[in-house]
Amino acid sequence: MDETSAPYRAGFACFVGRPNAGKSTLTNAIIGSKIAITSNRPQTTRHVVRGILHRPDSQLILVDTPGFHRPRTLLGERLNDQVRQTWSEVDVIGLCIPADEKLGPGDRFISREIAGLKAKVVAVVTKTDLVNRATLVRQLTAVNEMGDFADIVPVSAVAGEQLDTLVEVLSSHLPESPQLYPDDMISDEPERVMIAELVREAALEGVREELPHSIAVLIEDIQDEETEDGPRKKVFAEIYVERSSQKAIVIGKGGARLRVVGTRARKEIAKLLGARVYLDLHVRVAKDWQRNPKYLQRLGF
Ligand SMILES: Nc1nc2c(ncn2[C@@H]2O[C@H](COP(=O)(O)OP(=O)(O)OP(=O)(O)O)[C@@H](O)[C@H]2O)c(=O)[nH]1
Repeated sequence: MDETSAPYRAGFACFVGRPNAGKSTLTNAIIGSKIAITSNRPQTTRHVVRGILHRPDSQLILVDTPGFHRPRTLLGERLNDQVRQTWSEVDVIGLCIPADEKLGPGDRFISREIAGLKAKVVAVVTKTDLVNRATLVRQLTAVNEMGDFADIVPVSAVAGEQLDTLVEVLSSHLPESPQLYPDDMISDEPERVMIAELVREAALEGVREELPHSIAVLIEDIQDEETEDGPRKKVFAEIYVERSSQKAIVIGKGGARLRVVGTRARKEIAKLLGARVYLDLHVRVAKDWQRNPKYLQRLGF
């Protein structure tokens, strides 16, 4: 094939799928940098995060969406609206289906929801490292029978298998277009959102069982300051919980846990910003923030 004549393609892609399908892990594995925050609890991805993948003949802009699910709270409804909005804007959708779980009503529901959009749909069978060949073949067959997909690609984000193939397939379904972002950009996610996610991840560490979805983080301010040891960033962050009992859990005895959270988050933020960081961390109770429009707006939903 004459490579010079291949048209340049650029556009947007996102992964969808029921909670825990492996969307965030896959995004990270493909982008090769820790952009979206993952955890083994469902519904941890709250913000739409973009990673940009540059190749000689294409630019694939990945948009990470929260899991689509039956809404139970106002937060749930807003998340679904965000997801639908994203779906209507992208060129390619990767429908993630775990290899190690039987197809269920959740997969069929999402599959139907995305069928009528302008986007091409590629079925991505994830976590292939967890199953043997026979199981994988059965799952691929079942997926093929479930819908009319532009392609079906089995991958393992953890084992790093088939990731290049997936990128190639996704890119092949992008429209012909000039490059949309500069070469050196891997994310246009606002810095504050990424920092907030790092703090939230640190705050959740070890207490996910107790506080599954009750923590939100807001970055109030980031200031540059000069110190005796040189310049540093001063980050003002607020951790929101829903009840004072949760506040006590986050803070820990005599503030011990919050200090650990702060240290852990500060290190990650310093890595992200490439700078020395001072983290000013406070915990606030915002009663039922998940159901309160005022808080949701403040927290960026
Ligand atoms: N063995 C294995 N585990 C994986 C793989 N991909 C993801 N996982 C695990 O599956 C769980 C869910 O992965 P996530 O990437 O957070 O899933 P998600 O679809 O983004 O989940 P939500 O944020 O809830 O929508 C985590 O515990 C991951 O470590 C994989 O390729 N192999």
